[in-house]
Amino acid sequence: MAAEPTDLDDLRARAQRWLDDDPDPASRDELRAVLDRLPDSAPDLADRFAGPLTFGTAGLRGPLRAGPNGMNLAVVTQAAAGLVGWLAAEGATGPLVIGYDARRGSKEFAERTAEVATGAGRPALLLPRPLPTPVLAYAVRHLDAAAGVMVTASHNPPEDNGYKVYLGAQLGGATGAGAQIVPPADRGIEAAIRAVGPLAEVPLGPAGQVLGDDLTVAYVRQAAEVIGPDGPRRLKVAYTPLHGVGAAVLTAAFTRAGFGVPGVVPDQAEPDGTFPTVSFPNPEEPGAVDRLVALAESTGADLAIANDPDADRCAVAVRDPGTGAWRMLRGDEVGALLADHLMRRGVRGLYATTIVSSSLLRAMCAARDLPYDETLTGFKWIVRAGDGTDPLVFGYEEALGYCVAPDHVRDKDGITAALTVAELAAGLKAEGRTLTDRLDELAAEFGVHHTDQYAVRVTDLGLIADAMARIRAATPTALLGAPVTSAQDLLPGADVVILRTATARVVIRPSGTEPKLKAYLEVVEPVVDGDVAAARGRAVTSVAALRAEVATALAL
Ligand SMILES: O=P([O-])(O)O[C@H]1O[C@H](COP(=O)(O)O)[C@@H](O)[C@H](O)[C@H]1O
Ligand SMILES: [Mg+2]
Repeated sequence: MAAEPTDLDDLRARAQRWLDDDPDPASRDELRAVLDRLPDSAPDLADRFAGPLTFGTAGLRGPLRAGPNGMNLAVVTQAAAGLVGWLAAEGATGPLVIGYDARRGSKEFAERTAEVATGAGRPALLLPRPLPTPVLAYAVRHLDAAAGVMVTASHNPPEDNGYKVYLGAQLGGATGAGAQIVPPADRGIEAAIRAVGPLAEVPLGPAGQVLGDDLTVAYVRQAAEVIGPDGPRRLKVAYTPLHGVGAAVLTAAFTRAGFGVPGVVPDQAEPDGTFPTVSFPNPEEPGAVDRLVALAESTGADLAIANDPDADRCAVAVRDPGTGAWRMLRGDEVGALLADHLMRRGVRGLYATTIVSSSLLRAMCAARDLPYDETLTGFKWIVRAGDGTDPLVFGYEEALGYCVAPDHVRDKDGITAALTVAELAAGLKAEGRTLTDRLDELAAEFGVHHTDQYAVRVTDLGLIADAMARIRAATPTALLGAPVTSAQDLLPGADVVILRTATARVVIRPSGTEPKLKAYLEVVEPVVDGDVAAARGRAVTSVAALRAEVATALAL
């Protein structure tokens, strides 16, 4: 819709005020060019000023562009000033530790964050080069920092960037030390960001201290110790960091733990923020792991592993014993395998996942008499699972995120997850078995828990709100021909709708990191007469039908 003249005048005035305050000549030019194209550029301008970025599932995230609703030097300066002001007001002492990935703008945003911190009198420690998000999360705990910032947009398209914020032990408390922020801290920091005055008056200090390699060395040493010291290590692994920052640290951790050097997809090995060989650098997206699978195939690998570009997620592909083709395991499958592995190793304590993940972990914990909890989406919630009675020992989410060592890194960690999957696969291989055999065992014991995700990417966020409204106004009363036995709406706490039948479950929510609506599907199919393959077949058919029904209901 075209903006009315008065709206347009107002928008123009706001844009001009922002432009005058913007410290970066490049984004000033960018905004000036948009203003010069008014009124044609009104929709673009309105979107850039639709509101400030807010802390979503995993920090601030948005397109690299000028204006308050984008990632740029002005927004980062404001965010950093708000954060350090809030830390001081809350009485947190100690350094701010800052990491960055290899995207466009990341290093500059990290350095600016350091300058704002030192300008406010707080020491700033900068990671020495683009490194995985879990290394930053580790550093926050390990260096007893007041807080941490990771400049990354993870798996988002190349045009995006983002800002993840972590708190140290002083403000994060026992479960939140080194974890990403949750309410009320996030809202408090947002309020402090909004209260930042003219950017020209934000004092900038020196660039901060660049940390040495000892931090990464310590991370790698402790990562390698997450797995048992002397299990089998004979395993051939193909790996890709998807043009992100994972390769060096993952390779170091694998060799330190006694594995051979993984084969790395050559043209995806080095950090490159333009992600030239993939359309989306997200291992969840179709096609993203094609080159990895080709490498695994040509080298006769036992296992294929991908990290997302900031290496906090871990995707695993295996050869399907039936078809011989490589298949990506779902996050829920890897989550169940890792949990089962830890349980067999005798790790007792709280196991946790999210409401959008499979219900298999709940069933495993019930059968094995272990405490279990589930939280809202995002690792910021998972690491705070439970009521404090039992310490968290394992957390995972269906979006390929796993935390196998919550005292090492209080966030998901694609490096330690990869190591633990490799430990499991090598142990099974030594017995002449595979990860899929273990999945079959779990299915035989608990039934096939088949999950899938139906996700729709939009350009107009209003379409997502409309679809959520539609599902609330006309909630399906039956799915797969069975009555919906419970329909839960988690508003106002969370924008989530959960539908259940006797054997199926659908959770619908907007993504907090991308312009996507997501529906998480699960069907539980009992295994009859030990025939896992037949049960899998039925589950696959049911989930496909469920997907079609949900797509129709959402009408996106
Ligand atoms: O970007 P990453 O790898 O940190 O991953 C982030 O996004 C994922 C998807 O979230 P959403 O469904 O809201 O888009 C979350 O599951 C994850 O906890 C969060 O850290
Ligand atoms: Mg990530």
